[in-house]
Amino acid sequence: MLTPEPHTQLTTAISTDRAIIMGDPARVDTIASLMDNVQEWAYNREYKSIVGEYKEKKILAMSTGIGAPSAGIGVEELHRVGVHYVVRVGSAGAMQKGIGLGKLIIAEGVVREDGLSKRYVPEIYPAVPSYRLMNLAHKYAPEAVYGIVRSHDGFYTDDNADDEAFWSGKGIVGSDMESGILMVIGRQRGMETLSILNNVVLYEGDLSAGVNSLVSGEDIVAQGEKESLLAALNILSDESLEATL
Ligand SMILES: O=P(O)(O)O[C@H]1O[C@H](CO)[C@@H](O)[C@H]1O
Ligand SMILES: O=c1cc[nH]c(=O)[nH]1
Repeated sequence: MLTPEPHTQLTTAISTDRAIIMGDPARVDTIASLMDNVQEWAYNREYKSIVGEYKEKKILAMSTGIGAPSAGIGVEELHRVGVHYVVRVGSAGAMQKGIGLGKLIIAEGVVREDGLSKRYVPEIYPAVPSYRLMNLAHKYAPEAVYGIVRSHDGFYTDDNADDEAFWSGKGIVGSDMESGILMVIGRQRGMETLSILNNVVLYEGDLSAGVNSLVSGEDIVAQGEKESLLAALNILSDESLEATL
């Protein structure tokens, strides 16, 4: 009997080296509808997981909740059960004018404004995706906005608007909360990672309205979510990715 990882309840019996992670457990149900032979794996705390197939490749999908601490635990436990390739499919707020709702934003690097990743490596260490997965992103999502994103720890700090204006001025294209920790832990553990984000808030737009539009499944952001999930599934089932198990 294999001992499950304490938070995700995963074991090596998932028998796959590739995973798609997302903040919201509801998104796991959405990706399940795009996959074949889906098996529910576990639902403990914020970690809901399924194993299914896409183009005959076995892929795990798992939610990690909001923020770096819970995402970091999820990524570490993925590593412990043999996962090598991890693609995050998240939502984001645009940091530049002209990036429309439902537009995909793919992180070429991440400004690490979270707390946890600094406990792994100093802030001058870059958070960057896998070159191989990035090449596949260009194959399957050529119209996405590619650029540096920012991963932060919260929305409601007193200086949030100033912080966003500062990073927008530096050319950052979008904000999320987990891409930075994914890439930092991934590099430390020898995993290959990528982050694909669906824009749900226009730059300087209303955060509550944007995030609520995702919750209520409004067409334009639901379409962006579906595109982001299909891009991740196509990337992880691409024949060029070597099996590592
Ligand atoms: O939609 P998910 O993947 O949760 O991603 C974004 O949405 C949450 C905030 O609303 C944060 O987790 C942020 O990174
Ligand atoms: O503005 C936003 C929207 C979603 N997620 C974020 O981190 N920021």
